[in-house]
Amino acid sequence: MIELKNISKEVLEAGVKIPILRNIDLTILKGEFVSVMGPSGSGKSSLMNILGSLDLPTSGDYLFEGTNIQRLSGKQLADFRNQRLGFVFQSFMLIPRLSVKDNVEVPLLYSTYNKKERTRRIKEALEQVGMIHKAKEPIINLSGGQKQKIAIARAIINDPDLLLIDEPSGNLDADSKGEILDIFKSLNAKGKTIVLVTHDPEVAQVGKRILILKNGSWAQPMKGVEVY
Ligand SMILES: Nc1ncnc2c1ncn2[C@@H]1O[C@H](COP(=O)(O)OP(=O)(O)OP(=O)(O)O)[C@@H](O)[C@H]1O
Repeated sequence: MIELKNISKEVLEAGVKIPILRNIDLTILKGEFVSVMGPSGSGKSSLMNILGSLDLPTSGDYLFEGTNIQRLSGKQLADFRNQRLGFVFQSFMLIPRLSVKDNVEVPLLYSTYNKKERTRRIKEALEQVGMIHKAKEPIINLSGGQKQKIAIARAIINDPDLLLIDEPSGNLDADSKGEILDIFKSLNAKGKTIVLVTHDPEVAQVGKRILILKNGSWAQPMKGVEVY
């Protein structure tokens, strides 16, 4: 179980405190698929940065299966992100000149797996996104949709407890968007816990619960049971 308890985030601008997230509570159970929507500036990225342990809240608690994330040291946080979280970004964040398999292997560089286990994991991750046939291709030769599939393979290679997805289809055509959403559905059907943020209602609909952020607070959800 993942819990945000009374999370607030403020930033200082010219000496003035600006609230970005206001008293956010959120409980995510294992296997859930939660979509977060909201207008530009509502705080979606700030919320994702906190869930991704890339930023700390100003106040409140972030509990990840009982561990208070704010209490982890820098090294523990790096391990936490590497082992427990998977990230998918709008801009893919791949290394263009490396091959598909070398990109997917990046999160394993910190692991102690031997070559055989690495190869097995790369193969399994690429199979899950239907891209095993492109394993040796350089990233620069791929379309946007194919790049996003590789980014998903990289995000799941360590079998993370939580997949964090930020505006996954912003740069994709309609066909690729459908394929990417099908991959998320299938990962969730196999038990992966997912939090996805998006502007796009069609993308949000793949979630089983949709939450709306407005000006840093929760607004009424569009569908699903209202359990924050
Ligand atoms: N470090 C910062 N300093 C000042 N203002 C910030 C900072 N980070 C975020 N903000 C402001 O906080 C608000 C929320 O930003 P955030 O990026 O979380 O929104 P968002 O919902 O993700 O927007 P978008 O959909 O456009 O990406 C915005 O008004 C933004 O300008």
